[in-house]
Amino acid sequence: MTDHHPTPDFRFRVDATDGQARTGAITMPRGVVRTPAFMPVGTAATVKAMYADQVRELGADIVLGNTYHLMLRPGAERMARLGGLHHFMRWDGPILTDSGGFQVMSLSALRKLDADGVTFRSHIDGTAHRMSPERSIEIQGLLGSDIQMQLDECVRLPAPPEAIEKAMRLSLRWAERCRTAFGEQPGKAMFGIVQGGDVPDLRVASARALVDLDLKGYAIGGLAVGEPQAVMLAMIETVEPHLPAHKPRYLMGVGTPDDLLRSVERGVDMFDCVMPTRAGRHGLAYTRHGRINLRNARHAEDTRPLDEASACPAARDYSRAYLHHLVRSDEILGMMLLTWNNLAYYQDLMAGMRAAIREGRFLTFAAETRAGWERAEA
Ligand SMILES: O=c1[nH]cnc2cc3nc(NCc4cccs4)[nH]c3cc12
Repeated sequence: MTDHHPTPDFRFRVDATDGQARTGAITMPRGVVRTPAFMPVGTAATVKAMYADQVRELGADIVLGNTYHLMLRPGAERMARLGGLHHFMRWDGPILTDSGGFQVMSLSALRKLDADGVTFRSHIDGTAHRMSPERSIEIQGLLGSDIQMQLDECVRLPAPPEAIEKAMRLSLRWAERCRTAFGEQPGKAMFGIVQGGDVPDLRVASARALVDLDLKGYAIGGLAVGEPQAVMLAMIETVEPHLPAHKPRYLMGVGTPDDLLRSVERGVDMFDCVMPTRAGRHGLAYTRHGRINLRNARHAEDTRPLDEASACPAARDYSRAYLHHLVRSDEILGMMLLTWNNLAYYQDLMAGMRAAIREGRFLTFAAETRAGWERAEA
């Protein structure tokens, strides 16, 4: 097995493969990330409705921080004065931060994108801000991020090929500028982001140009933006052969449990998605029996837990009737328990995939997992 002790540098090892699927670990000074890995989203320095200790105990090795939110509140320089994001939120493991660009374009007001960056007004207080590749890397450094993402331009699909190409080429120029701004930070990494929409030739051109920059890892961006799952999977298959096998692949914003199975099968190592946490706050439980909407009246007198076989107290110790009551009553505990259950289920799914790949039975594991979902009511 790999040496899983934290190391002074950033190192990725593949321990086993099963078809295109891989399992291994990223070792960094702040800890080890077992792959394939799911990163809970910790938008405003908190994984919503969770204590940091709970997130660790349910099996997460790394969490994601959103640069856009944190630069606006509490502010990047202020976060640095307060000792950085890890200390601030009491998470001592690795943190990956996004560049902020995606959320600037989807959340901020009056945003204007040009060749040098993006100008926007805060959705919180309307103040004006400027995000360039250099400033994004500077902010991520001030936050204390272990894995920093390049600033890129993500085009929503469907889109004209010319727009997709323009955004892909801008993202490549920004990757070079981020690479220069990042410099040499031992133990930390900067990942490039493959763009190119749903156009295979543009996807390949983007991947090859990024690989020439010899980065520590590669994200696949521009997906999970409304395209059918088949298109997303086709783009992963298009890009995968052009990414180095000995470096991590991170599929941004993905996804449902089925997305995770099908993407790991195609060679993806890292994921982040708001699905488990957001769904938990809306009364939806992800379980090995499938997705269960606890608002539904059918649960009102169901004394069974969500999953008596789970190690997670939220899944094992509370009746569906109680969870239904909490959700219908809009009680905070309902959000807490369902978020806890959902993140635990996602981590159990990742752990199951890692073991299945090690034992050469990934496709059987995937089929059995999907079969289990059929038994749930909607
Ligand atoms: O190309 C990207 N670049 C940088 N960040 C991203 C984040 C992303 N998140 C999703 N999907 C999940 C979503 C969350 C909110 C709206 S879509 N797709 C994504 C694509 C990108």
